[in-house]
Amino acid sequence: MRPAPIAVALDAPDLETAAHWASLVTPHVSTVKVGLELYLRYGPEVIASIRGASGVQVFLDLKLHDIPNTVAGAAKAVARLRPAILTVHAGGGPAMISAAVEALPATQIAAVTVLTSLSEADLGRIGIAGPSEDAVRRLAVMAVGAGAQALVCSPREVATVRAEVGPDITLITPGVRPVGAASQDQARVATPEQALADGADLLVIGRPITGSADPGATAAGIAAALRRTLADSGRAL
Ligand SMILES: O=C(O)c1cc(=O)[nH]c(=O)n1[C@@H]1O[C@H](COP(=O)(O)O)[C@@H](O)[C@H]1O
Repeated sequence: MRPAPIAVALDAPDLETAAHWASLVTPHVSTVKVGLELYLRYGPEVIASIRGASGVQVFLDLKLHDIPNTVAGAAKAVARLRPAILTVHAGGGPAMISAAVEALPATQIAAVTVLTSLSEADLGRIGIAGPSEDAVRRLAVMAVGAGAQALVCSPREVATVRAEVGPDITLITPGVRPVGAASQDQARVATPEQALADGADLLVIGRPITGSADPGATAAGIAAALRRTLADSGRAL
């Protein structure tokens, strides 16, 4: 059985914990995500430690956001780590996104549209004209025009973004919460089944899996639910 399109966010305070989570979930999921917490504590070598012998796809979530020249240099600096996906903030603008795409041709550059932790009220406070769906759509179209092959948005907007950018762009959705799970600091959330049904290609899920009593079993359970969703819609993994 092919692993489910889930990227487990390994947001752990230490490498041992992250590697343990990775070993528990990799039989069930396609991808693990290394973010700022692990990368800044352990440096680039953390990628090899996490990838290990499993061959799991590694998503490097650094959310780069700087002038084009600096982002191009940063992207080249991580090329040797061979991440499958690298995030940049769409708000950095088209030249910055293009610079990342050109600097790292073997990696999918994913442009983060509007952070899933931001509510409609937060958007107003930072001066972004809402509603969030419109802001996400504007940023998505701009990022794809600049060469991004992947986009990060909340599952609430994924159907709109899919309709706008077509089938060839990889849509990645954090802000995923199984029924009954707490939202925590996420503002725009939906269930894994809904995110997939609405067109997401890869679901980023952290604490609902890693904070559970048995991360392997939780990942397997969500993977099974996604398989049922795909089967119901005539798709397969
Ligand atoms: O780029 C991301 O992965 C990301 C973008 C976004 O808008 N929201 C968001 O939550 N994320 C990441 O997705 C993960 C979500 O983790 P949980 O809230 O624990 O499921 C975290 O590692 C975040 O850094």
